[in-house]
Amino acid sequence: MKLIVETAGALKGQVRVPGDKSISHRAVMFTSLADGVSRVEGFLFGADCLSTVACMRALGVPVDIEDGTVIVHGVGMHGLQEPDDVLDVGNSGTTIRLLLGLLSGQTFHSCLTGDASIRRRPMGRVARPLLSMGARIDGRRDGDLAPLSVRGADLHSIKYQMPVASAQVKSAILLAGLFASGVTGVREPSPSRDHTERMLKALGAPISRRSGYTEIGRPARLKAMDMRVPGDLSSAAFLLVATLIVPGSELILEDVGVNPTRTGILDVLGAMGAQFDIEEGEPQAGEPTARLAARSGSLVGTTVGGSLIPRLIDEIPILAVAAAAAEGTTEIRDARELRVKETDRIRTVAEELRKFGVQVAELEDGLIIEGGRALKGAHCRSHGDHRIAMAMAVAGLVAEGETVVEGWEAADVSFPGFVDLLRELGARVRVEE
Ligand SMILES: O=C(O)C1=C[C@@H](OP(=O)(O)O)[C@@H](O)[C@H](O)C1
Ligand SMILES: C=C(OP(=O)(O)O)C(=O)O
Repeated sequence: MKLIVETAGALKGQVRVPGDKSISHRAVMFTSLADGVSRVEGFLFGADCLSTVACMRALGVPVDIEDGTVIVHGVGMHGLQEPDDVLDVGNSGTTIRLLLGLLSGQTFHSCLTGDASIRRRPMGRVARPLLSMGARIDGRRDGDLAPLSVRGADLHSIKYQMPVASAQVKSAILLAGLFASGVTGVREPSPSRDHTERMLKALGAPISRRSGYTEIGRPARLKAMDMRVPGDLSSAAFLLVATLIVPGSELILEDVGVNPTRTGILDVLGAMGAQFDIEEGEPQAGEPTARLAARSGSLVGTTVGGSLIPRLIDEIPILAVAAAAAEGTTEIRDARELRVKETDRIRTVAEELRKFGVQVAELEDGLIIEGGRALKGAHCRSHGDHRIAMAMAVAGLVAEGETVVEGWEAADVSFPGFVDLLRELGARVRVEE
């Protein structure tokens, strides 16, 4: 499928973006281990989170979907069952890495695989600490690549210093810690998203945190809980940047998750001169939320690096589009993690933005983008990466002439309904076979 984007007039409206992807995965996975029924509202029905639902069902957890509510019939800490086929995570790194942690401490055997992108992404970063807890994991390239096989094992606790700030690695170890003897500890080099810690605590797991160090013990049980997943700030970022760069635009986004480990994009857009207001809302599922109001205005280039990077890692493709529309140079550094996402996002962002006539230098750990030149319509490719697809669609809104994004179906991984929302705001976009 391809998306056709025409140059946009002012975008205006008030919308809610779909539920947070990270929180949706965790809601289904963690409540599966609880005693009793949990109802999850605001769940993201994107391909990645549906892969998590399919995997939990294959592990013997009854999961019903009724009128947009996901109902998880928790099987308890020791109720998962051996799946009778390979678990397929599709395109979802979060699913495979968190499941690796969860499955390491079971009594049965399981196999995990995913699409071509997943089978290229490094799993050793999760497997290595799990192996040191006694897990029995193997896979291609000495256990670094899926398909991966996990044999049940008796785990023991470790104290682990993470070499990279990764919420997926941290979460996998904490989940294994739920099944390990002793107290498992994880130290991060800089704060990554903490949805796992918040949710496990809410479910009653013995977890404690102080300045970058998290400890977890083995709970007797987790309690079921109803929750509402807030809107995904990573999805909101596409609409926010569209509003900021399309002249005359005004947007209100209701009910967006603003966990401080995720709000780096708001800090950076603010530093670039973005006009927006943040009005605090009711916390949901132990997560802060807000109403964001944004309007278009001129942006200036900036420098991004260090501990900000984990707080906006998934927003860098759309930040690069904001940088292309800003006056002056934007430099993004310390973001080598982008090389191991759904695509090598340093390379794919550079390759696709250049098609709009933007000057982009690719660094080993980031990008230098020269902003301020008029963009020309381009024929882009998603490379099968949802965030590249949507970032280029937004670039197309300010480009002169038509833009085409090939491989548009990738957008469904995290943001089903993106095209409908853009249309509701007044953009002229259409999908063609
Ligand atoms: O834990 C999570 O839900 C995620 C963590 C991040 O990955 P890393 O842990 O690899 O940084 C992020 O890029 C991904 O989209 C979701
Ligand atoms: C990197 C991402 O997700 P995952 O690692 O779960 O595939 C993302 O959503 O940008």
